[in-house]
Amino acid sequence: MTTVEEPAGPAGPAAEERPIGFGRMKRKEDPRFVRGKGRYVDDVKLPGMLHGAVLRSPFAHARIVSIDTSAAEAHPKVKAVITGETLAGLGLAWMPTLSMDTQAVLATDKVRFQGQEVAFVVAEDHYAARDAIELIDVDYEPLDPVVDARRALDPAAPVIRDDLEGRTDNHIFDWEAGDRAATEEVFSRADVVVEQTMLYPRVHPAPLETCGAVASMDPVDGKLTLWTTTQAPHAHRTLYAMVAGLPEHKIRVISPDIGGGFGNKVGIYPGYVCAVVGSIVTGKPVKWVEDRSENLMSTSFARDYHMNGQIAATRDGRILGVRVKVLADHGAFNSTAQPTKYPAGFFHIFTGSYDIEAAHCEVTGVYTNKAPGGVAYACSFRVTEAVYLIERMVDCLAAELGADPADLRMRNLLQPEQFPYQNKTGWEYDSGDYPACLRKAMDLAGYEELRREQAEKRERGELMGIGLSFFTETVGAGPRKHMDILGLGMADGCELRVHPTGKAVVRLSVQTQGQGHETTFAQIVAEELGIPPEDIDVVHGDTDQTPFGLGTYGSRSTPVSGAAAALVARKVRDKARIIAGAMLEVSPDDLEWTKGRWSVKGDPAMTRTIQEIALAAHGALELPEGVEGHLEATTVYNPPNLTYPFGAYICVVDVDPGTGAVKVRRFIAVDDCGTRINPMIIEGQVHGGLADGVGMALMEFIGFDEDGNCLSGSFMDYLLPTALEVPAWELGHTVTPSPHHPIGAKGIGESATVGSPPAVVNAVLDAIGVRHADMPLTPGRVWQAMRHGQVEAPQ
Ligand code: PCD
Ligand SMILES: [Cu+]
Repeated sequence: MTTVEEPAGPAGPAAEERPIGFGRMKRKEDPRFVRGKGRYVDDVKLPGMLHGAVLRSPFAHARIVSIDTSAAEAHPKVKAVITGETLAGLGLAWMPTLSMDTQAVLATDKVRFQGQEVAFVVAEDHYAARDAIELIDVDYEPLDPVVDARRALDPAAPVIRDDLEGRTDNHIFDWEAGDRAATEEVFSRADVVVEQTMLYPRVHPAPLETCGAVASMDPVDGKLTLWTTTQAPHAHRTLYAMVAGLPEHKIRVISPDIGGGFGNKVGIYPGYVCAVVGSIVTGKPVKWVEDRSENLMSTSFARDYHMNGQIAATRDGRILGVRVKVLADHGAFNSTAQPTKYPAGFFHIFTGSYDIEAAHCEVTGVYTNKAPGGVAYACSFRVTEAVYLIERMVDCLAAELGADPADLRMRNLLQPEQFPYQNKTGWEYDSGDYPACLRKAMDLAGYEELRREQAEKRERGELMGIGLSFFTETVGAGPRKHMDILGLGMADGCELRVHPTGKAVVRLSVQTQGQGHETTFAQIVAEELGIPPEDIDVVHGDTDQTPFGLGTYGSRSTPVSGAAAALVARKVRDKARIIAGAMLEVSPDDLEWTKGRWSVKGDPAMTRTIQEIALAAHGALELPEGVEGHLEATTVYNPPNLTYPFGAYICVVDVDPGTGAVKVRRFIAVDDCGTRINPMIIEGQVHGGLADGVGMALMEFIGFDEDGNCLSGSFMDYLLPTALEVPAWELGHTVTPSPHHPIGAKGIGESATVGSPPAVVNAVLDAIGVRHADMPLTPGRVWQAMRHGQVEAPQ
């Protein structure tokens, strides 16, 4: 890795600092991880615990004629067999989805995708449970499946959701944003209009740890404890309370260490509900952990957006307008994750980073016989699709105009003085200096030199490509005046307590899955209070121990919960000021704060450290009227706006003309996430996201055959990139603090996954001189594209 422009201390740029506050610091959680001492859901072992396994549908679409569970029930180690019928008796056969649709927990009438949950067996051990599901005899009557979203609305297409009353087709929603008339007007006066159809294929978050749960219903006090792989423990608890009718205070959701989430662990899966029911039925704790194939085939996919884009411009390369039509494949149940008001998430951020006169989009969602989902996989609710669309369209326009893609972008980027910028579909971008960011990426890449090299190589028949992308994200959902998930406002609570000896504990409503919150949130409090991060314990992932909040996804932890942590620390600091005033026998107004201490203005010797103040707050000191003892505070943060991280990426590839194999030779990423809490963690986040992006652009794809069989149910078929497929990343950054965030930080967790796929695709297409080919650009597809021009992705 090359890091550009880190302050180069005597020990070199990557050296660890020992910051009391922001800075490069090793992760506090890593000692336990590198020693193999992490504690994941599958590590939870309780006395008398039973094991569950799910029987899944072999068909994509079939009517269930009958289910015979007698042989499974007769298995000596089986304790319970649960079917849709059992659940229907409890009113639990169906559950609400994050998009206010319903989803079968266990199928009763029909199966609607291959891998759908049909029955749940609880047995003494995992092997017996897996053996026993083989003993269940289900009689299916196969139906025609709808596999291709483009055919879902054919009048002749079978109706997938005949469980929904009055439903006669596979249509879910139509949604639009922007100004249709204004967009038509700019298109009518444009010199050039370029149109391109493209698919953002179905991909999967594929975290290393699959999903699972251990449910323990205490038959004595009626309390349910659920250890589960969730990115949003509090929201899950509220939903369990609403769906199962259990009292919320009698539910404890614990999310222990999480082995990657990436959006896969936002929703509630049937397996979790089955584990709960299994525990209620047997009176014993029940563990259910899915295997890799179950994770890939049945849990939330991402993307599957069929997009048609049009971009209008003047002959000299001024972009005037963009319009898009999207057909969104939502699978068998609409369980996409996004704020209630936005059925297409934040897709309408597709005007990207450019100063555009008008824009309009229409999105139609349809059901197909595929796994449900549409989750925000490293994507703040369809931002990834939006960035891909606009960054591909800009390259198509450059090709049409014969313009250099960097020049064309530079020419149309928003200018620093335009912020805060109201875009044409209703978003207010908070801050940015886009041209400086792009310039920096071009300098790091040596852009002009690369173009010269490319021209020389072309002469010799060698295929080298240079691809750019410039992205703006919208993260930190969200302002509760226009955002909620299933009616829950998107605010986050935070509690901070400083113990008498000056050590502190901060309790968060968000949940780390590997992002390093135990470190960065301690750093935020350290920055505000001057208590060293190692003296601050970060508690999260347990609803009994943390304040309510909506959890971690859409890179919202730093923008929302990070703000709460800073503000709660400021509350404690304010209280410490009053106590310091009493200690020093001066008015609090006469005190000034320097990190870690309150001192008398003009008399620095008269001072009290935060640790001394903490002790006094718990001691015999006479406190001023109205001041309670102890040193602690709570807060709830409602973000006034989202934050808008951005970045400029440049990818250099070499394509083998004989085989179509793509080698990513260089990748330059300049990110701006505002104030940087921990540069080392930020670099780690960017590295991971870039690898993710290369994977999606070149390898990853959930495919189906025409019968709806999932062809990507293992890591032999669903290809994740490894160190062999990725280059040594070259990173740089600019810093434009968010004006409305207490510490000026914006999210970073998803930036690289959002921004990198178009850079890679643009590079490959630049190398082979083809206007468009759909991801993933596997050697076969590239080879085909070289011979036949454009290539569309299969289903
Ligand atoms: N300025 C700044 C920002 C940030 N930071 C840092 O970094 C991290 C991140 O952050 P953010 O951006 O805020 O984010 P969050 O919320 O925390 O997280 C989330 C994300 O994160 C990412 N990353 C990661 N990593 C890991 N390791 N693992 C995981 O799983 C993951 N996932 C992914 C995803 S996908 Mo979604 O869910 O789909 O919506 S969303 C997401 C953290 O630690 C923090 O604090 C800093 O330092 N600074
Ligand atoms: Cu997305």
